Amino acid sequence: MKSEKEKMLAGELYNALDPQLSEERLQARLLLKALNDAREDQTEERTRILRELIPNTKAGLWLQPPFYCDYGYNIVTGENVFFNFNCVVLDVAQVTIGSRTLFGPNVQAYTATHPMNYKERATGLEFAKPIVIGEDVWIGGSVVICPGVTIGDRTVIGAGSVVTKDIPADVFAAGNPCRVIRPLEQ
Ligand SMILES: CC(=O)SCCNC(=O)CCNC(=O)[C@H](O)C(C)(C)COP(=O)(O)OP(=O)(O)OC[C@H]1O[C@@H](n2cnc3c(N)ncnc32)[C@H](O)[C@@H]1OP(=O)(O)O
Repeated sequence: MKSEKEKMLAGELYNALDPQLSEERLQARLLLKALNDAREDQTEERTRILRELIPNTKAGLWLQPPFYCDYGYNIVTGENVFFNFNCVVLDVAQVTIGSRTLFGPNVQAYTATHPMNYKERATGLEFAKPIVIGEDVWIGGSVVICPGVTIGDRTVIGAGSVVTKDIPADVFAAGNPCRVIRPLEQ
């Protein structure tokens, strides 16, 4: 029989109150508290906590605290990814981020979702869909990225957008819902 964690990672309905998952979220929250409380000049301490919290990352991941996520290990980044202040990544499913991608302040990436039917929702079971963000992407401030979305390489997402569907590579897209505004010459 599958564990609740296996179901969660497979995108199936799962129970988030499962003891193993609850413990993993607790450990992540303790690391986040330490990260967010570290002083600006405690660079080595921040780097150490960040490596423990987000182990699946290449060199140069940096973020301006505060930062929030559910598990940390479901965030997979290339090199030199940057998050500005106050970003939230609900990494219930995997969130893949390509090298040199930049996040403005208050960006929120949600893999977590609930059944639309209220009776199913009332069971407490939920599920998640992965998010994929390409290389050299710039996500403007206060963008919300919805579950299951893919954003292509080198694309720019305008500030305040709500990205509900996939956005291709090499475009400027913006708005709620986020739509392609124009191609970008590279
Ligand atoms: C990593 C960091 O920390 S970043 C720091 C935070 N900074 C930001 O978040 C800034 C984000 N910047 C933006 O959102 C800017 O709008 C940009 C840079 C993406 C685009 O700027 P421009 O190239 O000047 O946009 P451009 O003039 O081509 O706009 C084209 C159309 O898109 C619209 N548009 C531009 N940005 C947005 C937006 N965020 N939301 C909705 N529509 C937008 C414009 O109003 C324009 O519409 P129109 O043709 O009807 O007049």
